[in-house]
Amino acid sequence: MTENRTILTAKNISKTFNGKVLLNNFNFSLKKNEIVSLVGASGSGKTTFMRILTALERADKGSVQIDQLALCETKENECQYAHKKQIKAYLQQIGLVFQDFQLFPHLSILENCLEAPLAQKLDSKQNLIQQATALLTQVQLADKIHVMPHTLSGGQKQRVAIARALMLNPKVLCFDEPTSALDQAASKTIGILLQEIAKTGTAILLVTHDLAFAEKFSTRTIDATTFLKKSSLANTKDISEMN
Ligand SMILES: Nc1ncnc2c1ncn2[C@@H]1O[C@H](COP(=O)(O)OP(=O)(O)OP(=O)(O)O)[C@@H](O)[C@H]1O
Repeated sequence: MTENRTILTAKNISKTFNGKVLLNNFNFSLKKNEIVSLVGASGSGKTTFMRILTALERADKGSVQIDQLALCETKENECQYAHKKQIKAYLQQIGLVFQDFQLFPHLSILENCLEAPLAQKLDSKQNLIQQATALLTQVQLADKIHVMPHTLSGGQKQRVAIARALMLNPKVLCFDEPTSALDQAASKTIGILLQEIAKTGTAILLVTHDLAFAEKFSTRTIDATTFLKKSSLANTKDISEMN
């Protein structure tokens, strides 16, 4: 079952670096079950936009919210960020999987998955171990739970990073170049996994140079040229129609 409910909304986002306008009143929304790919020229601001959504970068103007929880809003023509506590609550709704995975090298795969939810006291250790084991099984790493990250292939590390992000039950999951370190077979495995995750309700946003991957696995593709003009929600496919 897919829903048409919007989870994330970014309105009139503008961002300039050193006099170069990257985003100009850019409008974007992400619905439940969607997989949206941001594609386009190098340096056009794709990663910057994703970093704005994940609060790693500040917008100059605009508003961003997940459901009713605002990260920033335009008030009196200024972009005002929410207070620390609200930003923390916002960030619990959105996960980011980095291009280089950023696994903790000194922790086992299971410990990598447990670190953040234990620190945030999301549940008892026993329940979190159960959840991590289920997720690592879903990403086909049940036999690797106790190994260290350096013993894994790029595709396996990517799947650990995905399981780790899912431990926080995010409504939105962002990926920066999810296939850049992977061969074709591993990319396909990740694409299928992203579709499975999207079907469970998590909305997915990815930045990619891999146009074939974007075409095959996304429900919608946005070219970064639209960052400089107000965008529409054209070219949307329903995930339930995809194989
Ligand atoms: N913190 C920063 N300070 C100054 N300039 C920055 C900063 N972050 C990004 N930029 C510049 O903004 C532009 C857009 O960068 P960004 O990484 O968002 O592009 P991109 O579309 O993701 O590129 P690529 O496809 O090569 O990853 C680049 O010219 C980059 O140098």
